Amino acid sequence: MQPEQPERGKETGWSSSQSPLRRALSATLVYLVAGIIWITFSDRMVEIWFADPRSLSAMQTWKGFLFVVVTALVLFTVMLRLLSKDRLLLSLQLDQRRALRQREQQLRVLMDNLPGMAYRCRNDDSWTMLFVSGGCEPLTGYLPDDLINNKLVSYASLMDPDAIEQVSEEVAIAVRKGRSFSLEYAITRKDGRKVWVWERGCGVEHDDGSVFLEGIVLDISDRKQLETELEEMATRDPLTGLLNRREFSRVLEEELERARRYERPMALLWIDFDHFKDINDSWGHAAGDTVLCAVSEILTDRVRSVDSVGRFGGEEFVIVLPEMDVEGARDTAERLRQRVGNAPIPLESGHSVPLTISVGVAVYPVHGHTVDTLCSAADKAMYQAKMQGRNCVAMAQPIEPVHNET
Ligand SMILES: Nc1nc2c(ncn2[C@@H]2O[C@H](COP(=O)(O)OP(=O)(O)OP(=O)(O)O)[C@@H](O)[C@H]2O)c(=O)[nH]1
Repeated sequence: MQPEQPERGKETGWSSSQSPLRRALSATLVYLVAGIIWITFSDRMVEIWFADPRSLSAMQTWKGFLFVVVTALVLFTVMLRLLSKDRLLLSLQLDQRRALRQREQQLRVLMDNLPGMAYRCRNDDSWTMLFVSGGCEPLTGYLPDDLINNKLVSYASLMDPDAIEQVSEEVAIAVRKGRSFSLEYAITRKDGRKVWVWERGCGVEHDDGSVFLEGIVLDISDRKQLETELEEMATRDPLTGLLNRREFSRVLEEELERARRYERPMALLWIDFDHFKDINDSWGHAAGDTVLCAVSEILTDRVRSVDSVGRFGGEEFVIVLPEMDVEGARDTAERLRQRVGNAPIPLESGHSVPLTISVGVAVYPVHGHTVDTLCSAADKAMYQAKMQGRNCVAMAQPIEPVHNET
């Protein structure tokens, strides 16, 4: 949208028929006509009325005086009007300049005290900055001059390459639709530290049709950190840091869906500590917590990065093993059982606590087709292991017939 052009007449206070040249020509013409009429007719009148040569000569002199006085008065009035107008315009200009300076100063103070960086940049690949407020240094570590016209670095070079692509896309859409954009992305400061920023801006079109971007960038690292912590709290078990029941169920559902889609096996291990109550009773609850954490670490360290370990509550742990068939799952469960059983857990007091685990194993699609049936099969298998004397691995019962399951 083109900005409204002020009319020339409005700007100067004159209509177009009142240009300075026309006004000057009109005034001169009026003066010439009046002068010629005056000279022609006044001489005639004086000659008619004063036949006596002496009186005629005196009247001619007075007539000359009268002409000079009248033209002097007209000149005085015109000059006074013009000079007063000039003076008024000058003082108006001075007032406007003073107000503009004051507003600029207020704006600068406001921008420099913003909790972030205000900017104006070209809509190019480097986001070439044309103006940045004083908030640039606390935010990026660079001085405003370092960024302006990409003198030292371009703003785009502070962003992650994948973020640039996404940000450019969103900005382009917003500019095309004439809307403002709101973005969150990470930048790398001069000291190498990553900070999360929130940016809000819009495209501003200039008279020549070129588009500039103007907006503000704020540091939201604290908020991001808080969000991460809240997410951790919502998905992790606070004691062991493993996935909590809700998050593990979500992961299990996801892995099962993938296994179904690609027709691959997937195993579920259900792990329960043997006689854990005795450890709590003998060594205290804090020691029990230490044992829980230590075993969590053992389990996490001894599975693949694609596997997920969760704590279902108490001393019950679950592990999902994607792409793992019955044999592989039995071997993994056995390996974990042996590792836990063979290495007593050291306590802060210097003592070591021996611990064994019972493991139930269920594998998709052999022992169940849904999360519920697999969990139930693995849980039953774990109780089977308890029944068999604990410290052992038990496999779930294969389902029959397979097509009865949903
Ligand atoms: N220290 C500690 N103990 C816990 C925690 N959650 C559950 N427990 C304890 O775990 C014990 C579980 O006891 P039981 O269900 O009787 O099972 P067990 O003693 O392991 O015996 P079996 O499972 O039959 O071998 C209880 O004493 C609970 O208090 C925890 O977060 N920290």
